[in-house]
Amino acid sequence: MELKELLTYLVNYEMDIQANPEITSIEMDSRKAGEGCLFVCMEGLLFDGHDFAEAVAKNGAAAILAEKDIDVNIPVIKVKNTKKALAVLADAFYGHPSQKLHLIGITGTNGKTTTSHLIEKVLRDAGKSTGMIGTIEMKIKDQSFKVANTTPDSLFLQNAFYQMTEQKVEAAVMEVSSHALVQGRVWGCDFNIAVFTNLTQDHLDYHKNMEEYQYAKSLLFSQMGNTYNKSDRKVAVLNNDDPASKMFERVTSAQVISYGIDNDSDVRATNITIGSQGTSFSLQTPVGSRDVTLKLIGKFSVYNVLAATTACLLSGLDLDQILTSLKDVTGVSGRFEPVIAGQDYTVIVDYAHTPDSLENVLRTIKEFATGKITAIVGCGGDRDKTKRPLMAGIAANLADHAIFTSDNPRTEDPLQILKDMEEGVDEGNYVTIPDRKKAIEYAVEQASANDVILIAGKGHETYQIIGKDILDFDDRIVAREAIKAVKK
Ligand SMILES: CC(=O)N[C@H]1[C@@H](OP(=O)(O)OP(=O)(O)OC[C@H]2O[C@@H](n3ccc(=O)[nH]c3=O)[C@H](O)[C@@H]2O)O[C@H](CO)[C@@H](O)[C@@H]1O[C@H](C)C(=O)N[C@@H](C)C(=O)N[C@H](CCC(=O)O)C(=O)O
Ligand SMILES: Nc1ncnc2c1ncn2[C@@H]1O[C@H](COP(=O)(O)OP(=O)(O)OP(=O)(O)O)[C@@H](O)[C@H]1O
Ligand SMILES: N[C@H](CCC[C@H](N)C(=O)O)C(=O)O
Ligand SMILES: [Mg+2]
Repeated sequence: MELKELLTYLVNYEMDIQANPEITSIEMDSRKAGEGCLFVCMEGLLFDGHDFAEAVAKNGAAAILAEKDIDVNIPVIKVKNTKKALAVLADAFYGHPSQKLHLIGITGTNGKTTTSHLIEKVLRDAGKSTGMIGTIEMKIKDQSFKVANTTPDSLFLQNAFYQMTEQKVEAAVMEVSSHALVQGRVWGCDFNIAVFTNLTQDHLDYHKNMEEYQYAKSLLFSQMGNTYNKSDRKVAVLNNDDPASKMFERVTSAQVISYGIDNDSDVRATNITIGSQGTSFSLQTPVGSRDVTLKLIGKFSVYNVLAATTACLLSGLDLDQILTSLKDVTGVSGRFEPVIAGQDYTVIVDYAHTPDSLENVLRTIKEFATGKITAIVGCGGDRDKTKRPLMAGIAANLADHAIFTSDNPRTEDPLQILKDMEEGVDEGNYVTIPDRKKAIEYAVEQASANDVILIAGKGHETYQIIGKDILDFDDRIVAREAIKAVKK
């Protein structure tokens, strides 16, 4: 695309050298900026993209988009906000790809990954070609790609949508994190359906307080378009049992459909029975009622299923088809995932890394456990410190034995993180074993028949971040090996 054509999408800019080079790509990372690109300078927390402008110009970049004056011999386009300009230009450069997709965005503190996987499965079973972007991976049909963030930046996203449209993907489902909403990573995404799971404490290191965190989540609903064409309608799917939904309803011009358990809702589950092998309930929807039995466990899973069912109904699928697809889902990688190695007790690996998710998972286990419950819990470094004592308190109160250990300490001192956790618990109510492998081995050595061991926090992760090192670590493998070692 020619630079001047691309710039017609911006309403306000200054340009020093009047030239019209062909722009062959847009880049925001100097390490990827080659010949013919438009390099967008972004000021981040760790780096300032403007500092790399000279180097990328020398490397053959065609033009630079910046907020500051830059002295180079290629055109510099100056704008007030490069982040906003990047979102606008990436969307234009790739031909507005999200408008060509049926795009479903999911936000909320917990349940985003699970709900998006449920939706993707149902859509695929119904014969739709799908794309998915989230914590575990990005998928285009059957192909899987690594992602650095749960919700990638606008440039990555628009490129991903473009690749999806090239491969004839019809529907894409993506997690939308609060960081992404604040940082404008999803500016330019034309969501057809936006789903809210729930809002409880997390990320207060970044958002500072719950009001700001809720405001961040609301941005998904306030940025939905307001076209009311049947083929391109916008719908907000809100959890009626979560008070934040009232605010989201106020800020959106989209139509709203509610789901819930405790409060009367458009899509509702009642008479819920939770067992160790599955969950059953009565489902009411605007298109009929059904008795549902699932292999997924816990009340929180019912919420995810209600959200997924609603999004799929709005995507034009048949209720019975949706429920048939959901019936055989056993779970999502690292979410309430059992480790089975011939032992006579239960070991569950779960991604609970917030107070609310930990509480939900432990309460669910208590509903079916007949033996003692051990919770192995840690908290991530360089993340919300205020959730540490809360998570420790929940583990100590709800489990029979709490073992505090390291999650991903990142650049923090692991022992200090554990001390922060211990603040939330009375002495003697727990043991602390900083080495995660040793903590898991200890729990397995102590286990008796019918006990349940919950290994929380890292779920699908196959690494542990200690300092700047990313070391191989998979709770499921470590647990399996520990079980086998004890049996020998
Ligand atoms: C705190 C935070 O959110 N940071 C995000 C932010 O990075 P940043 O602003 O610090 O960027 P930076 O690294 O300083 O770089 C600034 C600019 O210089 C450029 N640069 C940098 C180095 C270089 O050599 N050359 C160069 O051109 C960079 O490409 C960038 O354009 O923008 C980046 C691009 O979008 C993100 O990848 C990055 O996420 C970091 C890795 C991160 O850990 N984020 C977490 C907190 C996060 O976003 N988590 C949520 C999930 C949360 C949940 O559980 O709900 C997520 O969506 O992943
Ligand atoms: N609807 C829910 N409500 C509360 N807790 C949930 C819910 N769904 C899942 N959980 C718990 O939260 C954990 C994380 O679930 P999931 O990965 O689906 O959430 P997420 O929102 O994608 O998290 P992240 O912000 O890390 O991407 C699960 O392992 C489970 O313990
Ligand atoms: N998306 C979350 C994941 C946390 C997972 C947990 N294992 C940790 O490292 O804290 C975050 O980046 O805060
Ligand atoms: Mg996720």
